[in-house]
Amino acid sequence: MMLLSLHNLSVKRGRKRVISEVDLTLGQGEVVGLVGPNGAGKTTLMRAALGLIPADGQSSLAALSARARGKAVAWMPQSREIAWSVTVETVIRLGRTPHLRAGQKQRPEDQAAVDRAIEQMGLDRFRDRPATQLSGGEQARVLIARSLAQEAPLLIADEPTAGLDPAHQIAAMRSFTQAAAQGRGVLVSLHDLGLAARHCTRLIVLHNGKIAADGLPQDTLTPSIVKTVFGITAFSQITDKGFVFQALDLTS
Ligand SMILES: Nc1ncnc2c1ncn2[C@@H]1O[C@H](COP(=O)(O)OP(=O)(O)OP(=O)(O)O)[C@@H](O)[C@H]1O
Repeated sequence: MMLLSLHNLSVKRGRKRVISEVDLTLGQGEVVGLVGPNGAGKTTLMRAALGLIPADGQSSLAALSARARGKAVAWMPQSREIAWSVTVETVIRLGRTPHLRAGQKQRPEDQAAVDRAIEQMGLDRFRDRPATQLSGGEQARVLIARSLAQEAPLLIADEPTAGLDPAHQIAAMRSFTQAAAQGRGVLVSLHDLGLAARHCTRLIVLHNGKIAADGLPQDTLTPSIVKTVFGITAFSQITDKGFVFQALDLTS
């Protein structure tokens, strides 16, 4: 089943075209990494796919009503700061909102989803702490947990691993892999190409608002693509632990 389908999607910001004629589909079981240099259009593409900004062309999500969209997709935006002085558990519970009618109390299944997300992101000891009293990386983990608790068929996350330590970066990527194994799908923007190479089933390389490559990590992070798109050289190798990618130098 297709969870996201974009057809001929283009976005203008001011007079500049920042997304040009993007076609893509994402299905169950996929963890798709969206990579590209600063300004490539990753955030714009995700927001347009969600229907949060106007776009030309079609997005299967933008066509849905707000309520249907809340059930179809969990969205984790780039901003990390939690401004409300409520407990960590309360923030994560907000992920269940699309499943409840106005004023309806949380059901046992909602609490179970919240507990699963808390466990996945290793947040049990923070459960009752005011979210404003956590470090930046801890707050980021709370927001990942909130989007996991939503248990939507599709998760779209904008740089969810930024600011996380290595163990929590891996834990976050594993939680996406686990969601995919349960038949869900994930679209995640990442700057860490090593993490993307290792944990994504597929990568989409965005360059100047266009898809420069779409495929397996080892087929997309090729020397010529990383040179033209990112302006770097890299070491990469398929190992018994999977595809390993390490950026090395700037191309001169
Ligand atoms: N409101 C706006 N008005 C004009 N230009 C914009 C606006 N928002 C974004 N842009 C431009 O659109 C381009 C794509 O921005 P976007 O935030 O989607 O990139 P990104 O790939 O997510 O970058 P980063 O890796 O830095 O987060 C950039 O060149 C940016 O300057």
